[in-house]
Amino acid sequence: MASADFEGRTAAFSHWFRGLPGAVFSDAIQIVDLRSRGAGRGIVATRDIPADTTLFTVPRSAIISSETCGLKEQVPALFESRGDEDDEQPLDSWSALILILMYEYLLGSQSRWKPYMDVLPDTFDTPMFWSDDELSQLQASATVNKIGKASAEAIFRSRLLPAIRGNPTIFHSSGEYSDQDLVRLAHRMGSTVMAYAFDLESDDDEEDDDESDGWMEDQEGKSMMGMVAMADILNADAEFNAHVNHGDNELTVTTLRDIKAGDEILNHYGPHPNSELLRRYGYVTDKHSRYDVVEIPWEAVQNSLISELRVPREAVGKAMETIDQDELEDTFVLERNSGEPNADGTFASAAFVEDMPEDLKGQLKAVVKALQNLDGTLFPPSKRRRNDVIKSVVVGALRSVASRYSTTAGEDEELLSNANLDHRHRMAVVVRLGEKRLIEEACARFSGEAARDAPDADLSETKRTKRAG
Ligand SMILES: C[S@@+](CC[C@H](N)C(=O)[O-])C[C@H]1O[C@@H](n2cnc3c(N)ncnc32)[C@H](O)[C@@H]1O
Repeated sequence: MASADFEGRTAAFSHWFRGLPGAVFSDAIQIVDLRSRGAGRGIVATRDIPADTTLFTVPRSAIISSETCGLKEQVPALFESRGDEDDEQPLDSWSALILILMYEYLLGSQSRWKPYMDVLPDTFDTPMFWSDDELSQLQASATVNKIGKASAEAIFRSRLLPAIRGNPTIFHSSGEYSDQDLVRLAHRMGSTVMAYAFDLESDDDEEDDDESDGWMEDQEGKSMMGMVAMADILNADAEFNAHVNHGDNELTVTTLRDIKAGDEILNHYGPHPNSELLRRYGYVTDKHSRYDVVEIPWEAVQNSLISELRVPREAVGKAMETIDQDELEDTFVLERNSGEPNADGTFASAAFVEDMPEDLKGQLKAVVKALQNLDGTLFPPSKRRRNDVIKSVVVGALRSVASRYSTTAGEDEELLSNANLDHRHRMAVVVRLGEKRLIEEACARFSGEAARDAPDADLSETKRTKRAG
């Protein structure tokens, strides 16, 4: 978007927002252009602001949702059940909001949210819009299998297109659009909902909902989602300094701690790994890497078990057959213990790998036990030694997961030091490097423990200490 256009749209939006009945916008903040660092618009402090200051207030009547948009009144059937058949069910909250945004978009200048619609994005950096070549830069990251473009498109075609084509006079100007154009518009609005919409809590929910400050968590259609002008101009990070409070009649954004003039006001989108931040929002940050995750497929664990214990593959197969099949998992998620952020939005402590995933440990122990029942000679009797084997098996599995990435952490670091690296390529490298670092950290942790736990290692450690003394 050209700069004049960008600034003109910001000014029109700002003017529109301040004129909304019940809206408040502090003169201690302003909307700024952060495109030079790939962050679109954001809000910064124009002077020092103390903690607990209200920065702005958004009246609920200004939120775009099924409660405020004219579409529900005109086509109530879309929002209510009309029978037992699948196509007679109301739209889930995600699809409903996409359709509402399409409706408002097609209204053009007749939409009462036009100045707001004009500052919503028309392009995205989420992997949904990446080429195969760009996607390949994510290497073995499990996020590659979570993009969901085809399933989203299936919903657009089966639920949204018929709703629009069945109501051509209500979906203003839709006759000028081909099906393909409408699906493209649905993708755009779907990505907007993904990166911008709020899950609208009522005051009552907020007490028990400690999940990510009301950012959209729910695509199952249980709660109402809405587009909250101005609150969604806030960028976010894992350490943040502002909070969106959901009141009866308005949403209020307040500071969580003292903010210096020039600092960006940052919301919190949730404790997402960079892979998820990229998938939902199309960006990554250094601070989110503490939440990075690695998926460990059982197949890698099983192969490691076979080579570590030198047991025939069939024996493992037989042992697994003796376990309740419903209890067996295919994948396990390795993550750090990252703790909750402090009440002022800062990190309470460093994140660290504490243990292997509990469900992985449980499954591995069950298989080892079943193997032992089949052949008692497989493991030494000491429990300590058995735990040691389990850790080595997991380290072996992690090394095999690491080998599925086609570059090393060192090579990725080298790439990141190149200032000319393409934006999407850089984000892919940050995602895959974060995963490799987590694997390295976990391997160091578990191999260290395995060595410490092994009776022989204990002994040699004691001997060394004695000699040194
Ligand atoms: C709710 S919007 C925030 C406003 C947005 N910057 C804009 O110009 O409309 C979320 C989007 O902002 C961008 N964003 C948010 N936080 C960011 C950050 N810390 N760094 C870079 N981009 C960020 C991402 O593109 C994300 O999808």
